[in-house]
Amino acid sequence: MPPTGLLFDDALAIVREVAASHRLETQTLALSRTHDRILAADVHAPLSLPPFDNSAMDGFAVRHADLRDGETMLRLAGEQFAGRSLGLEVAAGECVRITTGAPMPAGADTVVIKENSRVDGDQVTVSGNITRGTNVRRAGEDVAAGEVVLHAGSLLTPARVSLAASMGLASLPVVRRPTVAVFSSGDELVEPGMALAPGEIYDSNRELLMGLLRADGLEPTAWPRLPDDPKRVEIALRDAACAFDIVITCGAVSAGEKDHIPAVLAQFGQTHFWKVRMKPGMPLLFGSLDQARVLGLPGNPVSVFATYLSFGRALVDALQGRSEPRLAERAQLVAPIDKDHARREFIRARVFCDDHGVLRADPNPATGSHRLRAVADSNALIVIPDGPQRLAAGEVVEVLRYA
Ligand SMILES: Nc1nc2c(c(=O)[nH]1)N[C@H]1C(S)=C(S)[C@@H](COP(=O)(O)OP(=O)(O)OC[C@H]3O[C@@H](n4cnc5c(N)ncnc54)[C@H](O)[C@@H]3O)O[C@H]1N2
Ligand code: MOO
Repeated sequence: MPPTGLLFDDALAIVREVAASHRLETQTLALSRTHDRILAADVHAPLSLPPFDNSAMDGFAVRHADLRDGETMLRLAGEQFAGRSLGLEVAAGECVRITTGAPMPAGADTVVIKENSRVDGDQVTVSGNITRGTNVRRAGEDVAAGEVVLHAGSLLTPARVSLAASMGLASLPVVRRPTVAVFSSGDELVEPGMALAPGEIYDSNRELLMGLLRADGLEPTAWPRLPDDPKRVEIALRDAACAFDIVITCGAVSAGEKDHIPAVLAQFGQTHFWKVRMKPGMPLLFGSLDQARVLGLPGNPVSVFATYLSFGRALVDALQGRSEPRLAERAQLVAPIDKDHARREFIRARVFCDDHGVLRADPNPATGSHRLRAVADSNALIVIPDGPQRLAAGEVVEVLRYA
């Protein structure tokens, strides 16, 4: 028997552990293709930033020791614009015209802005009372050469990719993104656009899962829907499992006579766990089949949501070796929530920022894991901890925002 009826945290730990032992390989990609990837190795700064002392403003590079109270007249000894250093030197009583980003000429230690100067031929009169070093950006004040600036396991945000570019790096080692096959399952499902026969419903989970996966930067492949036929379920899942890193199914994992997915996994692969003490999402199934990790999500649309946001994301992150945690958000409850059961519960809610800058979560009164409209009207799931809970309005709870 596979482990069953697990505590939410124990199940999550298994997903992370199994995924970590199947971490995807590293690939070195051109910088422009590394956005939103997970960095595979620490990056040491190949140079300091800024690489040289330079001016923060347009004006005149001067020697601070020359400046008098009020006005000072200096001789213009040359011009250094942003670009190659001309190797100029500022002697006593001299200045050099300089632009923002231009290297500081030797001898100069301060920049007087253009607005505080008058130029007459090669005579420059500067004014203002400034301290030594004003308007000079120092070499290495942002990054010192050799230090670790980007850490393995972190997400490559635009700012981090830009930081790599500023150090001259043309490529970075990143972890390959998992490929994902998505299945919906059940004879009752019909493609939107087709006519419904009595008893049939439209397949809504496929779009839900495809959208959630794409929002997480993946390029999922939707497979044809699984019929309630054990042989065809087996063939389709085994096919997908030898070609994809993750196989996500929804539906057919509970106790019904047509719930064939757990048996296929048990017979041809390995079941890491089946059934988690959570609501909704209790029949969640996790296993390995051929080269894939298989996540069998329950069919109710809200269960798909709760299980993907918690377990699906954890799987995707751990396969890529992401060690930087996602931002854990918390909000104040607008209304009380009572829970008598022991399972961790996920409640749809609208999270908003009130006039005092406080994040608040307004629970949606809809219960029932089939009610998709309440998901669409909401933008987050409130996470209610394990065990019976009496949460008063104003209490702070964890929220998983999805919109
Ligand atoms: N006797 C028991 N019955 C049920 C149990 C149980 O433990 N014992 N668990 C219940 C819970 S909780 C859930 S959740 C559901 C999950 O069952 P399955 O994962 O096997 O899912 P299905 O039965 O296939 O579907 C459930 C529900 O969702 C609808 N569905 C499925 N796929 C889609 C789709 N792609 N788009 C839209 N709607 C979908 C399906 O028609 C069902 O209404 O089982 C309970 N039963
Ligand atoms: O746990 Mo089932 O996932 O409520 O609806």
